[in-house]
Amino acid sequence: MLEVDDLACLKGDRLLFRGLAFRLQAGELLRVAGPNGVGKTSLLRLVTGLALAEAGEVRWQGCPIRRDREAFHRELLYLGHAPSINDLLSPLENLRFACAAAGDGSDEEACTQALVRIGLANQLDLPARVLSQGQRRRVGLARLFLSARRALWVLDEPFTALDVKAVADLAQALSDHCAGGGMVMLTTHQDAPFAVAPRVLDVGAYAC
Ligand SMILES: Nc1ncnc2c1ncn2[C@@H]1O[C@H](COP(=O)(O)OP(=O)(O)OP(=O)(O)O)[C@@H](O)[C@H]1O
Repeated sequence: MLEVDDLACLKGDRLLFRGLAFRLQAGELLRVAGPNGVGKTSLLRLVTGLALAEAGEVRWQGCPIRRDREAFHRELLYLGHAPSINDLLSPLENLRFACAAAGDGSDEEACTQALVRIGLANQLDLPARVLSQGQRRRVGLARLFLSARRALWVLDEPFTALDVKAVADLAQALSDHCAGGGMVMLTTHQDAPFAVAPRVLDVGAYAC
C-alpha cells in the first residue's frame, strides 16, 4: 500500500498545497485532478521520491520511502509528462536503453514485442527524431508492457497526444494492471475508458 500523510509542497517561496493525504491499495487506480499549475506533477514527484516534501510523509508497504528508496524504486515505474527519448536512437534502441537503465531486462525480442503491442511495428528502426508526437509518447509507454512486476505505476499525462484507439488500449492496459493487483496513479485532463472508474484526488482541495 502507498500511504501519503499531511503532505506539503513548496515551490520557490510559494506553498502550493498542504495537508494532502491519501491511500492507494492494491488494485486501485487513482486519478490526480485539478487545474493547471495546482501541483499535480509536483505531487507525483513527491510521491516518487524525486522531490522532497516541505512536510509530511510518503510510505510504501509501511516504510517511509526516504528510509529505503531503492526497495521502493524497484517496485515503481514513473513516466514523466515529457517522453525522455534520444532523437538519434530508434524506438527499439530507446526502449532497450530505458529498460537497462532502470535495471529491467532489455531483451531485444521482448522490447520488440512491446513496441509492436503499442503500435510501432512500422517504426521500430526509424530514428526517433522523425516520429510524430503520439509515436514518441508510445515509445515511453511501451515500458508498461515490460513492467508488470513493478506494482506501482505513476504516470504523468500518459494520454497526451494519443489517438482514440491508443487511449482505449492504454486505459485497458492500466485497468489490466490494477486487475492483476497493481496500482496506478496518474494525471490526465481527459476522460479515458477505464474498466472501473478511477478514484479521484483533487489537489485543488488542498491548495494554499
Ligand atoms: N520558483 C517558483 N516560485 C513560485 N511558484 C513556482 C515556482 N516554481 C514552480 N512554481 C509553480 O508551481 C506550480 C507547479 O505546477 P505543476 O507542474 O505541479 O502543476 P500541474 O497541476 O501539474 O499543472 P498542469 O496541469 O499545467 O500540468 C505552478 O503553479 C508553478 O507556477
